[in-house]
This record gives sequence, structure tokens and C-alpha cells, in this order.
Amino acid sequence: MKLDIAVLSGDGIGPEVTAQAIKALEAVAHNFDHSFIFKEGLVGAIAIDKTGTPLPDKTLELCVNTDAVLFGAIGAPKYDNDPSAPVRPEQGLLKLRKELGLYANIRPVKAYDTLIDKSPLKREIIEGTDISIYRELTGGIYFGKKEISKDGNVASDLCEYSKEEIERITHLAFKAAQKRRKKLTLVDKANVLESSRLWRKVVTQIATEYSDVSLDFLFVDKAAMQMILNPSQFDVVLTENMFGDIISDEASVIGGSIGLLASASIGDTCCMFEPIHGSFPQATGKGIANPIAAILSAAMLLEHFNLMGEANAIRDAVEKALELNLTTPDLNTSNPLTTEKVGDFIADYILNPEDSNINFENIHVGQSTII
Ligand SMILES: NC(=O)c1ccc[n+]([C@@H]2O[C@H](COP(=O)([O-])OP(=O)(O)OC[C@H]3O[C@@H](n4cnc5c(N)ncnc54)[C@H](O)[C@@H]3O)[C@@H](O)[C@H]2O)c1
Ligand SMILES: CC(C)[C@H](C(=O)O)[C@@H](O)C(=O)O
Ligand SMILES: [Mg+2]
Repeated sequence: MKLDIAVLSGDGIGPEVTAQAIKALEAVAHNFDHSFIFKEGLVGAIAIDKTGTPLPDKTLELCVNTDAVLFGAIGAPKYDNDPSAPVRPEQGLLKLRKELGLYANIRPVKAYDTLIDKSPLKREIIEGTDISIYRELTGGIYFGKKEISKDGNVASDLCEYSKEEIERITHLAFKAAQKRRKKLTLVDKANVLESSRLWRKVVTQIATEYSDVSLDFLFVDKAAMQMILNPSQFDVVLTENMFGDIISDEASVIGGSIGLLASASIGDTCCMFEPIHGSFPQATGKGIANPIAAILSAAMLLEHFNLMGEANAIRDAVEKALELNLTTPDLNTSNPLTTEKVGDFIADYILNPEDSNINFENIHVGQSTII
């Protein structure tokens, strides 16, 4: 298969982790005889520095005219610490999601057997966790009308949803549940918010079309608690934009690191694949960022194009790296690998899973081993 892939690596650790995802895709292309063509575009703080805008027209045009977008991360402290900045890196990502119509953001959360003891949560709590979060991505408070009073003392962000916006992601979430454990949990705040009551109404109506899926509801505050008290109760979690953002970062604690959590952002005509983490500015250039979220996002890209064997080749290599403790310091404090070495191992393993010549001993970068 020939795929044109736009690469928007962005800021901070974005370029470092995206480079590892590309290596994994190149290994897949080699093994399975595909042709993946990567074209880079500017986004985020680096795009502001170079062009004055976080999403240059040229980048948007590249993304519209490609098969898929591979996104790294955006954001920089100079904007985070300046509430009055006239233009911000995050606007680039939000505009991209909106312009490409990427209304469904799918965030898988899994407790890997080999990492169970690395999670700050107890083994018996997280064992068996396998959740698919369906986060609405182009509506809600992120995109509602924003206002600030003339004196700058009162501000508001409107949380607005239409029936149609709720319907389209709800169908995707129910279809996903049908292929999984047939359970869907809607996370909302229907005891307070009118928009959440609309979600409940629409989702309840749609549930009648998916009678093999059981539906339940959780208020977001209780869901936040349940997510770390009893995460294995969840199968598909459906929720609006901001709740999904927060709940998924919380859920990343289950697996042991946010550096493991990938995502797919899906629309009717476009698709983008992005780790859920940000630009982790403190780590930039240090080789300590975990590339696995970016690499697993590449696996989701392949799965989106029904390249299941190819996606599994990446996942098997990731699981092997985890099993052998060939990971970055977030998961391995005593003898960590650099971002690049983790990427090298995963790409090598994809190319040659049976190759016993991979020298596991020598690729650690701790005090006594070689980079
Ligand atoms: N999708 C995105 O591009 C995205 C997502 C979240 C935040 N951001 C932006 O990123 C910047 C930093 O935000 P933040 O510090 O709140 O969130 P962040 O996700 O960048 O980092 C939060 C913490 O998560 C851990 N972490 C994140 N990525 C990791 C990785 N690959 N490997 C290991 N550990 C990792 C680190 O402990 C880090 O301190 C901000 O400008 C923010 O707006 C962007
Ligand atoms: C950077 C920010 C706009 C973004 C979001 O809130 O969606 C991020 O937190 C994410 O999860 O992708
Ligand atoms: Mg987030």
C-alpha cells in the first residue's frame, strides 16, 4: 500500500518521539512491502517563531491532501506562562482538529502485564484493565464562544453541543463496544450541565440500535474516582471534549506512564495519530522522553488502514521492549535507555523479530553501559 503521511512533529519532545514512530513505520514498510511517504509540516510554537501563526496555511493544505497525519506534540513554557499571549501553540492543534473534522479521539488505556508493578496503583486494582476512551474532539467548551469583559475581570467559555455532534461519535463508540466487551459508559455531569443532559438523552436513544451493548452512566467526578479505584470495570468510555482530556491523563497512571498512551483522531475524511502527552519541555533534547506513545500512535494509523498484521508487528515489538525493560527513565530508573535507543530496538525488532543477535545487554545507557 502507498500512504502519504504528513508529519507534524511540533515542539519540545515532539520531534524526538515522532522520529521513533517514523523509524517503526519505515521498518513496517520494509517488511511488508509498503511505500510510506513522509512530508513534514510546521505546527505549534516553532511555527509561530517561523511564520507568526501556529498552523500555517501550508501545513493545513498538506494535512488536507494527505492520507494521514502523524502528530508529535506542541506547547512551550513561554506561552504557558503568559496568559495574555496573543497567539498560542495550542491554537494550532485545535484548529487542525476542527478543520480536518476530527471529531472522535480514541485513547486506548491498558495495563501491560510486564509493567503492572511499575504503576503507582496496586496490582490487584489495575490487573486486566483494557479501556477505550472515546473523547469528542471538536466541540464543547474548547470551541464555544470565549469572552472577556472590557476591564479584563470577567471571562467565560461556552460549552455547547448539538445533537448531531453527539450522535456521530456515539455511533462510533457503540460500534467499538460491539467488537469489544459490549459495555459503554457515558461520562458526563448531567446533574449540573444542560449539555450533559443532552448527551444522556441522545446516547440513550442511540443505545436502542445497539441492544447487544450495555450502557451505563457515570458523573465525571465519580468516574475520576472509579478510574483509579476499579479501572477494569470499564470497556468503552464515551465522553465530551474536556472530560475526555482530563480522564485520559488520569487513566495514564494505570499503565505506569503517560509516555505509553497513543491516540487516533478520526473524522469522516481525515485522520490524525497523536500521543496523548504534551511537549514535556523539561525533557527536550535530553533523550529521556518515552517514544512508545508516538510509536503506538503509528500502530493505530496502520490499524486505521486495516493493516492489522503491520500494526501488530509494532505492538509486538513494543511489548518485547517492555518485557525486556528496554525503556526510558519514566519506566526504568535504574538502567534506562534513551528515546532513540528504545526506537532503535523497536524498529530492529519489527525488522527481525527472530534475530537473536540483538544484543540486549549493550543497549542500556546506565552508568556502566554503552550508548
Ligand atoms: N497534544 C499535545 O500536543 C499536548 C498535550 C498536552 C499538553 N500539551 C502542551 O505541552 C506543554 C507541557 O504540558 P504539561 O507539562 O502539562 O504536559 P506534558 O504531557 O507535556 O507533561 C506532563 C508530564 O508527563 C510526563 N510525560 C509527558 N510525556 C512523556 C513522555 N513521552 N515520556 C515520559 N514522560 C512523559 C512528564 O512527567 C511530564 O512532566 C504545554 O505547553 C501544553 O499545552 C500539548
Ligand atoms: C494541548 C491541548 C490543546 C490538548 C487538549 O486539551 O486536547 C492536549 O491536552 C491533548 O490532550 O491533546
Ligand atoms: Mg490532554
